[in-house]
Amino acid sequence: MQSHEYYIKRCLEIAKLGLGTTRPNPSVGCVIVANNIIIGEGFTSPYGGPHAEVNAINSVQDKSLLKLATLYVTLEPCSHHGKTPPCSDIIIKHEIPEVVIGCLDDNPEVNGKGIAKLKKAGCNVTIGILEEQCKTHHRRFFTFHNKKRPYIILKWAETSDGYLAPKQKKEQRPVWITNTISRQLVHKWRTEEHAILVGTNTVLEDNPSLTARDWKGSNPIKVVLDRELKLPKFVSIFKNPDDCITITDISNNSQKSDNSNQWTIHPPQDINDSKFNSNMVSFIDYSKEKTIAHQISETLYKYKIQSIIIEGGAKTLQTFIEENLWDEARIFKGPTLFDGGVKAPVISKKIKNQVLIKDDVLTIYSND
Ligand SMILES: NC(=O)C1=CN([C@@H]2O[C@H](COP(=O)(O)OP(=O)(O)OC[C@H]3O[C@@H](n4cnc5c(N)ncnc54)[C@H](OP(=O)(O)O)[C@@H]3O)[C@@H](O)[C@H]2O)C=CC1
Ligand SMILES: Nc1c(N[C@@H]2O[C@H](COP(=O)(O)O)[C@@H](O)[C@H]2O)[nH]c(=O)[nH]c1=O
Ligand SMILES: [Zn+2]
Repeated sequence: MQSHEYYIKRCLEIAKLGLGTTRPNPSVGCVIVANNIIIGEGFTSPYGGPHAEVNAINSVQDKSLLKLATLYVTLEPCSHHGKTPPCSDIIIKHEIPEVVIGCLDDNPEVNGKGIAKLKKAGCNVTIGILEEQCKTHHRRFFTFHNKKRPYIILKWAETSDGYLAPKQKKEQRPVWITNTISRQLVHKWRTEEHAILVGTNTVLEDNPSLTARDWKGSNPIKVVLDRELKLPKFVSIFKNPDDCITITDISNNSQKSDNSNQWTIHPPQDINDSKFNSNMVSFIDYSKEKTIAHQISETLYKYKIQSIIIEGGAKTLQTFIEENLWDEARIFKGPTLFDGGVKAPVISKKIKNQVLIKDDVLTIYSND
């Protein structure tokens, strides 16, 4: 007989399959076991579709087995009517006698209520199996709801001698430091996050696309800092204007923006998550030093952005590091030497993980 941990581990594995597709819902994983055999599995469908528990129950061929089964799930089953009926009701309806949960859902609409419902119906509930791993898996969802800001990932690539870019560049495109495998991994990461952010100089000097073109999945919403609204309309990030937010200085009033005929001003409160329909501009007060990262984060929260990967440049990354407003840093070190140029930021935290990707070293830091 396998342990509870074994099956929650499997839940976590399949929960990863939904990452980046389920927002604003968390990507939950669920496994149903009867007679020591997995008889059903499911993860959260794209927003609006069935939750993990329902997909797992639907995948069971012989439904009569549910009456003697254990349902394993990374997050407490929901108890409220959202786009779909409550999962706890469906579990009760199928008379599943035992439920094992990774971690509780802090969402005030759910918190403890799903469990209370199950227990009231006579279901045997176990909570907190691989709790930390489940919380880590659901970290974007928890950060958004508990800290009222997106989960923030810093990412950059530096040379062996610690530079992001060389002194001089001949073309308006990135000078690659990392190998193609590392770069493909970055595209996978881009599919997992809600948004991606870069600073003004990065757009001017690299003309990045910021898409996930080398991985299957959706592109993140692009966010760009443009204090003076000086970025030209023809740069790649504005090719598809439906998915771009520009953050500028409060002094750039709407008159200037209207004159440039480039922007449509939408205050964040008018926007809902799925309705990014043109280049949008948001304002922060750049004169308030040491609060810029916080102001950006507040703006993104208003747009309901759950997570963001910040891909440079040095000044932008440094802003978030100095304000200590980040959760995770993913730093590549490639074998190249630039012997001068744009210095990479420095992070002094404990290393969480380090892996070799051919000749690149990827180091992950966590800001706990
Ligand atoms: N190797 C890598 O992973 C990466 C390398 N790069 C390289 O880095 C270089 C660009 O880096 P960098 O020059 O640091 O530029 P950034 O891309 O960080 O852009 C900096 C600009 O953004 C605005 N800005 C950002 N933060 C603040 C702040 N706290 N206060 C005020 N303004 C802010 C300012 O615009 P304004 O001047 O209008 O006020 C500033 O000049 C490029 O050469 C690019 O190739 C870029 C990304 C990743
Ligand atoms: N040079 C460098 C990176 N540079 C980052 O990638 C951006 C380009 O994105 P895209 O145009 O979508 O390919 C660029 O502007 C900068 O933010 N990234 C890396 O993983 N490795 C590298 O060596
Ligand atoms: Zn549910």
